[in-house]
Amino acid sequence: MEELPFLGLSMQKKVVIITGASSGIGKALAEKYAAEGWNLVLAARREERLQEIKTKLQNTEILTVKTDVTSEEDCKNLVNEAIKRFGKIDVLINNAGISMRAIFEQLELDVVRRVMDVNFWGTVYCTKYALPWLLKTKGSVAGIISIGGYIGLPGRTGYSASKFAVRGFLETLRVENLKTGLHVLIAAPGFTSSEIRKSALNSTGNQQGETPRDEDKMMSAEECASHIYTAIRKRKRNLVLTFVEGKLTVFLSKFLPRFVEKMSYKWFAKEPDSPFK
Ligand SMILES: NC(=O)c1ccc[n+]([C@@H]2O[C@H](COP(=O)([O-])OP(=O)(O)OC[C@H]3O[C@@H](n4cnc5c(N)ncnc54)[C@H](O)[C@@H]3O)[C@@H](O)[C@H]2O)c1
Repeated sequence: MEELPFLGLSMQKKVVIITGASSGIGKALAEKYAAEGWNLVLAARREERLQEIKTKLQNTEILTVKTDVTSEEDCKNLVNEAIKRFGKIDVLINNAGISMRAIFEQLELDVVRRVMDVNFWGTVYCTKYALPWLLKTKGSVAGIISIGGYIGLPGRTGYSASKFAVRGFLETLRVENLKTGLHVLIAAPGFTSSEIRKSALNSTGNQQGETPRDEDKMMSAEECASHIYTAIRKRKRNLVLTFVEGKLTVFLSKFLPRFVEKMSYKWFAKEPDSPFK
């Protein structure tokens, strides 16, 4: 840690923990925070991917911690390792997530459990262990939810439920911390090019292996990460990305819920593997 001893001021770089940093939005967030001069703690299950990212990013200190966010022990260890190395945490981004595609009637219940374990419990575990440290720095905790955390997306019961749950959890955490200085961001990207649709689980819990949408027409993970970075820096409460997919849908769902349901049904019926024809 560098110090200006005569002022007693710490020049220490800020520290961010990013879960699910091995691909997509998490990887792009790592690149963005590194470019802005932060120290990084990158968490994911695929350690070799984290090492590749670490090798490419210069001028910053990076700690990689192999972490399965469905394991409470792993999440506790992630925070402990971050503190051992950097002594503080300024931002925690709960980004790790998985999706699913299958109608509920055909869905094995274990798929819902697996999605909840990663998206909801992963967020709860990491937040629980990082919170005492975030309170010391009056830092930020962010959850990457989805438009599916505001409206029910057909074929995604488990996914939407997990993102609604994360939103409820973080909104409550925000109220509890009204006077502590903790900042809570709930970020809902629209369609963003990444691995999420390919690795989404099918009705029996196997990965789909392909995306039903044209990933090239989506927002890039880098653009999405840049919006999230700015929202955290400005200590925004909510970020809903893209106007039509996001802001308008969320707004209309409050006032014209039936219209949004029909729109969402029609929209998802266009996917090649959609059961809604
Ligand atoms: N891409 C989109 O269109 C989109 C839209 C809205 C929200 N999101 C959300 O953004 C977040 C990032 O997803 P992405 O689109 O970059 O997809 P992605 O699949 O590229 O990245 C997800 C990351 O989470 C990691 N992960 C999954 N299970 C994990 C576990 N048990 N422990 C640790 N890490 C785990 C994956 O390995 C991967 O690195 C997710 O929470 C997702 O729900 C994505």
